[in-house]
Amino acid sequence: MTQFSITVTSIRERWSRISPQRRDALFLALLVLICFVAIAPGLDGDGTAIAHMQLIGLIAGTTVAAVGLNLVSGFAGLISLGQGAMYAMGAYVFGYLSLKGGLPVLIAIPICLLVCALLGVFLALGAARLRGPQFTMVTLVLAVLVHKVLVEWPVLGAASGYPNVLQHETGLLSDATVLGFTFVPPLYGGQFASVLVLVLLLTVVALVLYRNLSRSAWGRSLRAVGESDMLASHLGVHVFRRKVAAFAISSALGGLGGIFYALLFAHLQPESFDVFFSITILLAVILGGSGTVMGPAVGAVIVVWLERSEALEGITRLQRDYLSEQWYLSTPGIIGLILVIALFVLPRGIIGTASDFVAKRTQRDSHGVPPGSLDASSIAGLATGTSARAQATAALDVIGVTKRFGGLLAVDHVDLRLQEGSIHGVIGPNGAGKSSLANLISGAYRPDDGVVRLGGVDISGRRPDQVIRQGLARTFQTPQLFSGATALENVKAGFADTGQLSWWTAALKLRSQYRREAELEQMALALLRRVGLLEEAQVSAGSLAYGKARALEIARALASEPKVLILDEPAAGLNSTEVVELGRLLTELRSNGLSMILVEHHMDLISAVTDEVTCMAQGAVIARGTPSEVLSDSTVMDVYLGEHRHSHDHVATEGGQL
Ligand SMILES: Nc1ncnc2c1ncn2[C@@H]1O[C@H](COP(=O)(O)OP(=O)(O)OP(=O)(O)O)[C@@H](O)[C@H]1O
Repeated sequence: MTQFSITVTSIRERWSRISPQRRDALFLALLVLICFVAIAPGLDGDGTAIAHMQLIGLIAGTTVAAVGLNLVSGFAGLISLGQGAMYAMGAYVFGYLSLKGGLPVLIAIPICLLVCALLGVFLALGAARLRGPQFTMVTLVLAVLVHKVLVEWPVLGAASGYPNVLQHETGLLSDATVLGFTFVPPLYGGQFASVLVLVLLLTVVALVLYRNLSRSAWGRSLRAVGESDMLASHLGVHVFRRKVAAFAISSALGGLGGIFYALLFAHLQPESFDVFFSITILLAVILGGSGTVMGPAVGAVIVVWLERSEALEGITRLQRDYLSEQWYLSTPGIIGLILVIALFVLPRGIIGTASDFVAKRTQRDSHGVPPGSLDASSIAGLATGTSARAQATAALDVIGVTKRFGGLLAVDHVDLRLQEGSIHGVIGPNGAGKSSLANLISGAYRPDDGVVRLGGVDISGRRPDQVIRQGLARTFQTPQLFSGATALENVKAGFADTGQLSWWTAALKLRSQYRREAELEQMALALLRRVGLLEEAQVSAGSLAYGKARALEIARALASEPKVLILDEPAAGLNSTEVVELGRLLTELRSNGLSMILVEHHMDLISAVTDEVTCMAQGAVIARGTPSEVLSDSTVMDVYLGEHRHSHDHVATEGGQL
């Protein structure tokens, strides 16, 4: 077993040493090879071969539809049952435009993709603000509606039987000649393979663009949306726009699958596009690995092959021969059973489980080295000379900010001035309004009253993605990380590219993108080193200890190069050594000019690192001044430490000693 794990590790290490350009070229070569292997048995052109090629085409169509669905359901976390409807749209629009209407294939295809993308935008405008079951229901209604229309709308041919789009045969040969090269000869004219060549060519292009997109900063932004809208917004992502774009691309890919179907089957009937087909596409995503880049493609190959091949008929025959003539599972039943078992055994899908396995092996082998030993010297030592660094200018000005939740005044006309290059502590008992104040500054809440100025610019009421672009980043009371991604990927998500990279730049992945990704990787590693997590760069964030998860969140916040950083209880859950490390990091960041608001219950940390402190109670400011002034203020003692005041000189607080 050890030998095996070392092999896994060394393969992975060798793979990571290959340059990204080479890796992408290898991926492309692998796709082309798979296509050749798939198409080879069909090259003789007889009847059996056509059935084989239709199977390959169907797999290709379901694959592109499934990876498209993965963008929305796997990455953005919106489970859609509407992908079959997009597939049907693609098939019918293409059928009517090209196969029936005679529009050249290479013109009809982009028009179809555009129509499907617009349908996706339309759906997103209505549904993208929904989450969970409500969203899924809307997409289910779409799938049912499209199927109903296909079945019952006479124009589509239901009155006269199914619309067979090849009834009016058109001369595809002349229409599809591009630069003297014929892409699509007549469907049943003996060169059926070249239809498949077009289909596979488009599949390869779609998969390469999709892979580029999902592995880019754009893809990271979509994963952030899947984690939580709030987190994505605080990483600079315009959440709604990003969802709409994801829908458009996903729907176009669904439509492309339908185009393949129309090209290869040349006969459309509504039954092929019922809601169960949508479920099949979703199953392909889940079985292959929802949220993994290539899992859905693997899932699509397996699901379609199982459904269409005769492999399962033997099992049905065996049941009938040896068990019962009446009670046996036919192909759909066996597929259902296999899928249910697979979902229980491999909840992260085939590729998700495999990559978790590889990651675990690699971590076990490459992190035998203990993390750099931490110097747990007294936290009090950090206080030396801190306040001298504070400058006179304000990095952040909060003036009379107020927030009500119904009858509750959570933040009551709060003023706070954060001097440049200083740390301003915000303390107060539970429910005092500290996190609400942080949310008002970062844009998570809109103030009912008051003004927030960042470097002199009024940012009150702006969305978090706008605020972060002005130079304000934050961490959360409970660390918000992408638990399935590595520490390195988490930090990369913090760079401004996450919110700003356009999808087409990401999909095309020109040379500049390779350079930029390499730069981001180096900068992310430098940030990990800074917070003491370099050794954990390839460890998944979900398996990090609490203290390290908090440090990782700080590294990610620093990636946006903020002028002001808000830390919401960064010491909560840390052991004393980790608190010392945190204090050291904060003072180091301050000496580099970063201004910070430190919302904290840990009084030792507050008195050691802050330059000024504001104490809140019941939404209002009750004291402000230097740490020693505020921590010895009698009002503060009363409201914050209450009953302990008279019984102790040194009162134990939640996080430390005062
Ligand atoms: N979104 C919300 N909707 C309704 N009430 C809220 C909301 N956010 C905060 N509150 C309420 O506002 C008050 C202040 O909460 P807040 O979380 O800001 O306090 P806090 O000082 O950060 O407390 P803690 O130290 O426990 O985190 C609480 O009474 C809380 O229940």
